[in-house]
Amino acid sequence: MIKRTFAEVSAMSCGTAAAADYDGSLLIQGVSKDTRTLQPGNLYVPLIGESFDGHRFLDDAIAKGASASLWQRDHELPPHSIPFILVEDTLAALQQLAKNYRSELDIRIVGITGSNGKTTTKDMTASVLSTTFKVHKTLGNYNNHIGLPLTLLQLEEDTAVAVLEMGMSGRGEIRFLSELAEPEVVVITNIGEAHLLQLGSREEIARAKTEILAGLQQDGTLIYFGDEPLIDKVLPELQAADGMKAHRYDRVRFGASSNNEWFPVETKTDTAGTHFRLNRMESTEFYIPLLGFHNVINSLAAIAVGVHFGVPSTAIADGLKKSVMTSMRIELMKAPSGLTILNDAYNASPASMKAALKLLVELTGYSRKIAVLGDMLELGDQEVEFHREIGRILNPKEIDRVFVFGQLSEHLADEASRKYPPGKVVVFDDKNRLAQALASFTASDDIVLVKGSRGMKLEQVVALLQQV
Ligand SMILES: CC(=O)N[C@H]1[C@@H](OP(=O)(O)OP(=O)(O)OC[C@H]2O[C@@H](n3ccc(=O)[nH]c3=O)[C@H](O)[C@@H]2O)O[C@H](CO)[C@@H](O)[C@@H]1O[C@H](C)C(=O)N[C@@H](C)C(=O)N[C@H](CCC(=O)N[C@@H](CCC[C@@H](N)C(=O)O)C(=O)O)C(=O)O
Ligand SMILES: Nc1ncnc2c1ncn2[C@@H]1O[C@H](COP(=O)(O)OP(=O)(O)OP(=O)(O)O)[C@@H](O)[C@H]1O
Ligand SMILES: C[C@@H](N)C(=O)N[C@H](C)C(=O)O
Repeated sequence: MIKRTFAEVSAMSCGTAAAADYDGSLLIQGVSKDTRTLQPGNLYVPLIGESFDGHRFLDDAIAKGASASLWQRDHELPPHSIPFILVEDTLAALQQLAKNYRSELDIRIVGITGSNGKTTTKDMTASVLSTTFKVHKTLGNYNNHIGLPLTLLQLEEDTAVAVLEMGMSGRGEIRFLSELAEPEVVVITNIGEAHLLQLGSREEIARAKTEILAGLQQDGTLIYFGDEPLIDKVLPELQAADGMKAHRYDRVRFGASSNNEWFPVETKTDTAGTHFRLNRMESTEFYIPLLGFHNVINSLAAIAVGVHFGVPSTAIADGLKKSVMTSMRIELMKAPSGLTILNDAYNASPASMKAALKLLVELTGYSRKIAVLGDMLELGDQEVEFHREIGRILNPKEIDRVFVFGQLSEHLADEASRKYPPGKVVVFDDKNRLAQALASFTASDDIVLVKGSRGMKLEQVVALLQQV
């Protein structure tokens, strides 16, 4: 984490000390924007959010041992109970502090974006690189204009590589993150439908994702999902755009098609993961502790990053095998009853929903298969059709029961009911009742997929299943 003096942090955040007699040599260790997790010695950054103004929690920050605090000039300055750095905007100051700290480090940056698979690919990439370098990766899903700066400020001086997840829901956001982080390698995992509401079309989503090139270093490398034609279509537009740092960069494509530089030639699923071989490194068998062909595709990006960094194939394979994955992404769990739970509750969009259902259908060794599906949010004016489309691909010969939660999912259920016998597709408006119904009729040799958008919080169903 950042360790700098008060005077240095004041300069790096483009602020000014609120009093001349502060001890400029006071050491600040780390940054926090949340008094609920602030650690002694941290700089407190009071952000103004949707529910709270962080400035109101100054006393909590002091009580938790904050060494200093940013303070927005348009807020009345309280008594000098703690050294203050006055700034115009605390969020902008946080971002500037992160940018200046990043520029002082001798570090290599990997930026990862895409509609689906950012977190999964970030985790696998970090594991591959950790076989050879000291690596720091985005924790959880801290991938936006607040999370990425905080991640940069967590870096230790001797961190060799940072693997940063870059998320967006609107144009310009990825450009901002890329220009802040100035990556050497950038990855685009895929172009799906996530945040279609704000972007309007998949082509516009592709334009938003290719903004990751804006901060790419000269002679850097773009690693992208080559099976998606929209990426190749929009790339030339960005090269012509002003302000792009890299006028020269390498392109590496990965995907299922043999047109890519990296593609799988054989895959085999076991109960908890997937074995596969590639068109390159033929003597190496790879294994990921993840199910789903889409995760094999994600792992190709991690492999290509490993090759870029000179990691030997044996170390790449070892790193993949030891990947530490973030929860709720095709996470295999067991309920006390023995029921297998495929916990994919973190998020959902049509591409990820289809990938998860495809996996559920392909899995063997289970008596019955149940899908618990929640709404897919932020899909714009096609949202009902997207849900109906999922309903149409459900087949009673493949998935025995379908439980849905959420208003949009009622359309999914309505469509699925055209093929399912009565009572096999059930709509719930209460997660407790859904979990109870599930627990009451499932057995130890069944499997249930739980998936819905972040906003549906279906992990609550998973938690309830763990209690029965
Ligand atoms: C600002 C902040 O971080 N807020 C988080 C906080 O929200 P809460 O409602 O509690 O408070 P406020 O935001 O109103 O509070 C203002 C500040 O006050 C602090 N504070 C509050 C109470 C207290 O007692 N003491 C305090 O100090 C507070 O910490 C604030 O700093 O908590 C919520 C619950 O944990 C968080 O959800 C909320 O986080 C916001 C939403 C956030 O953006 N956090 C980032 C650090 C982050 O990266 N979050 C990611 C999710 C990012 C994401 O959604 N990514 C999208 C793509 C990008 C979309 C982009 N356009 C966008 O808008 O984000 C994706 O699809 O992946 C994460 O948490 O996983
Ligand atoms: N290449 C892919 N194609 C389709 N679905 C995918 C792909 N990769 C991951 N997924 C699915 O997308 C969901 C989210 O995975 P992950 O969190 O890794 O992606 P993300 O891009 O970080 O998502 P978010 O933007 O919601 O943070 C999971 O259900 C996962 O199984
Ligand atoms: C949290 C926000 N970035 C997001 O992922 N929204 C999706 C659509 C959701 O709420 O699930």
